[in-house]
Amino acid sequence: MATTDNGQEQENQIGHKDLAHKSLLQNDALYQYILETSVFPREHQCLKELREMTEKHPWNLMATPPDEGQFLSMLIKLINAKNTIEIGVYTGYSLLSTALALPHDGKVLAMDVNREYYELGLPIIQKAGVEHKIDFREGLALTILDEMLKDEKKKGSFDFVFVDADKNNYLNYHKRVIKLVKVGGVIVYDNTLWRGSVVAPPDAPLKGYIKQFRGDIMELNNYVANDATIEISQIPIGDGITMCRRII
Ligand SMILES: C[S@@+](CC[C@H](N)C(=O)[O-])C[C@H]1O[C@@H](n2cnc3c(N)ncnc32)[C@H](O)[C@@H]1O
Repeated sequence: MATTDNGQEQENQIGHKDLAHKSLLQNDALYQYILETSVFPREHQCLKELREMTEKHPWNLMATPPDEGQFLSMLIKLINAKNTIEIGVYTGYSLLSTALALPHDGKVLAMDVNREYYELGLPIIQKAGVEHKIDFREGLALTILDEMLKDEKKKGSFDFVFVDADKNNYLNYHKRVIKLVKVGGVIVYDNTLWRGSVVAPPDAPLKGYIKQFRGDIMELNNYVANDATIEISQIPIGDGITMCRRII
């Protein structure tokens, strides 16, 4: 959506069908064009099914948008990722995008505090034939990551990490996943432009949840901008993503 010193009003003006809220682009027709010329013609039938199922779910706002899913899939293939982590699964759109992009013997360790969400999408993941690549763990991601870090063999063993869970823990996630990803591996943080609110004036009339986590997102952005162990690229796809490549 457009960034917003009059947040609510601008959000209401953006009318891109069901997917308007998934993009920072200010021109709905352009977003539709990207979807129709690039994403939808190549979207796997099971991803389409999962997306359409999720669009009917009350929390569909949480799902990764299809153009971002396509980007993640391309990135995973470009870096030849095999061993990956996902933090924040929901019904599994980014998870299925990842699992489809991985080689047959690739693995994604997927964690979410709520297994019920994952189980909504699971029959479609099974239909896609990629369930064997997924190791789903129910629980608090920080606890699971801390447990993993006790095992020296896990450190530096992952090629790719996608972080898309509780925003107030993004920096805590970074401090852990940076040890799990190998040198040359990539961490992607979702929502790093946080509906454009990162540049909103302090008195902007932001929605409650936007206001609540804006500081956490900005804290992560500032931290990764100055973290000498990584190089970064921030990309205005979806709600903004930041790619971090570990260099040390
Ligand atoms: C934005 S959604 C993830 C969307 C998902 N990547 C997709 O493509 O649909 C965030 C998810 O994080 C989960 N979550 C929130 N806090 C968490 C925590 N502390 N540990 C693990 N998962 C958490 C929520 O249950 C929710 O399913």
